[in-house]
Amino acid sequence: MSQPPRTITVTGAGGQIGYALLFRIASGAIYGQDTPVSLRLLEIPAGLRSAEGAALELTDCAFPLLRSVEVSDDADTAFAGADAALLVGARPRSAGMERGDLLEANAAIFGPQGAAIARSAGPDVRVVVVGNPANTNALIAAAHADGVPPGRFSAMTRLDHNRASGILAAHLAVPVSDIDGVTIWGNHSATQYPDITRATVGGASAIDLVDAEWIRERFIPRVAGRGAEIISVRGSSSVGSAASAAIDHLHDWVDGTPGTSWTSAAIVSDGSYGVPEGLVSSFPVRSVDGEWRIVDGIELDEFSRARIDASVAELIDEREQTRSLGLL
Ligand SMILES: NC(=O)C1=CN([C@@H]2O[C@H](COP(=O)(O)OP(=O)(O)OC[C@H]3O[C@@H](n4cnc5c(N)ncnc54)[C@H](O)[C@@H]3O)[C@@H](O)[C@H]2O)C=CC1
Ligand SMILES: O=C([O-])CC(=O)C(=O)O
Repeated sequence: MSQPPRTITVTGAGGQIGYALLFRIASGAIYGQDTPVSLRLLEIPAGLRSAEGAALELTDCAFPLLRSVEVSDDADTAFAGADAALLVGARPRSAGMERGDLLEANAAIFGPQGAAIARSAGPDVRVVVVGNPANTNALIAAAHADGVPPGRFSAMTRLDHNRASGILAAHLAVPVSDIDGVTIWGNHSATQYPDITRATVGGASAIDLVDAEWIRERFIPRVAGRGAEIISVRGSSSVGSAASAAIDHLHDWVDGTPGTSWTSAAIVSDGSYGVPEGLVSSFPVRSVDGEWRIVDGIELDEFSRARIDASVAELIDEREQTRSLGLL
C-alpha cells in the first residue's frame, strides 16, 4: 500500500554532494519504494542555476516516486513542511586545511537555517548536517531551532563508520557485509576515534583477527585521515561516498537499524560516556521508533577513553570558538 508522500529539503543542492544525492532520494532510497517524495532544494543565488539544472534532469528521469521539485533561495520556502532536511550547503575544505578551519566560513549558515527549520519545517522533521565542521554546525542549528527537540538534529559520521567497515573488510579480504559493531566516537575530524574493540567479522571478534599495532598505527589514522586522503587523490573532497552515507544515515533513522548491532551518528549528548551534555558527538546508536538511541553499557578501556576525551576536547574548543564568534 502506498504511504503518504514525504518532503525532503536538500541545502546546497546545486553543489557536488547535492547532485549525487538528489537522484538517489528521488528513486526511493530513503523512504522506500512505497513512499512518494517531494524535493525542496535550497541554494544561495550563485548556486541557483545549478540546482535548477538538477531539477530539470530530475524531471527527465521520470522517477515514479517523485511528486515535485522546487528550487528556492529562501530558507522558509525551502524548509516548508519538511519531514527531513539534509544540510549540505557549505564550503568544502581544500588540501592543507582541517575541517575546523571552515568554522568561520560556514558556521554562520547554520543558525538562520535552524531558525527557519523551527518556523517552517514539518512537526516531525529530522535534520542531518553534512556541511563541515558538521558536529558544531549541528550544535548551532539545534540551538537556534526553538521548539524543535534536540533529538531531531544530528551530524553525519556515517561516512567515517562506512570507511572503517570498508577498510577493515579490505584488510581481512572479507565482504563488508561480514563486518558489524564498528563505532565512530567524537568529532567528524582527524581526532575522531574509529573503534573496533567490539566489532565482529562474520561473528568473530575483530581484535582477535588483526594485531593491535595495525589498529593503532594504520587503521585509526587511515580512517581519521580518509577525507584528506580523498582530497589528495581526487583533488577535491568526497562526494559519492558522502552522499551514500547521508542516505544510509537518514534511511536508518526513519526505518530503524535491525540486523546490525548499531551504527554511528553524531547526536546531542545526554551525558553518556562522559561526553558533556549538549555537545554533538558521535556515538554507537540504534534507531528505534524513529529516534536515535545511544547504545549503553559499552566498557571503555584506557586507550579508548583517552581517544574519546581528546576528540571531545576539540568539540568543546569548537563550541568556545563559536561562542566567541557570537553564533551561540
Ligand atoms: N560530514 C561529512 O562526512 C562530509 C561533509 N562534507 C561537507 O559537505 C559540504 C558540501 O560539500 P560539496 O557538496 O562537495 O561542496 P560544493 O561546494 O560542491 O557545494 C556546496 C553548495 O552549497 C551551496 N551553499 C553555500 N552556502 C549555502 C547556504 N547558505 N544555503 C544553501 N546553499 C549554500 C553552494 O552554493 C554550493 O552549491 C562541505 O562543507 C564539505 O566539507 C563533505 C564530505 C563528507
Ligand atoms: O574531508 C573533508 O573535507 C570532507 C569530509 O568531511 C570527508 O570526506 O569526510
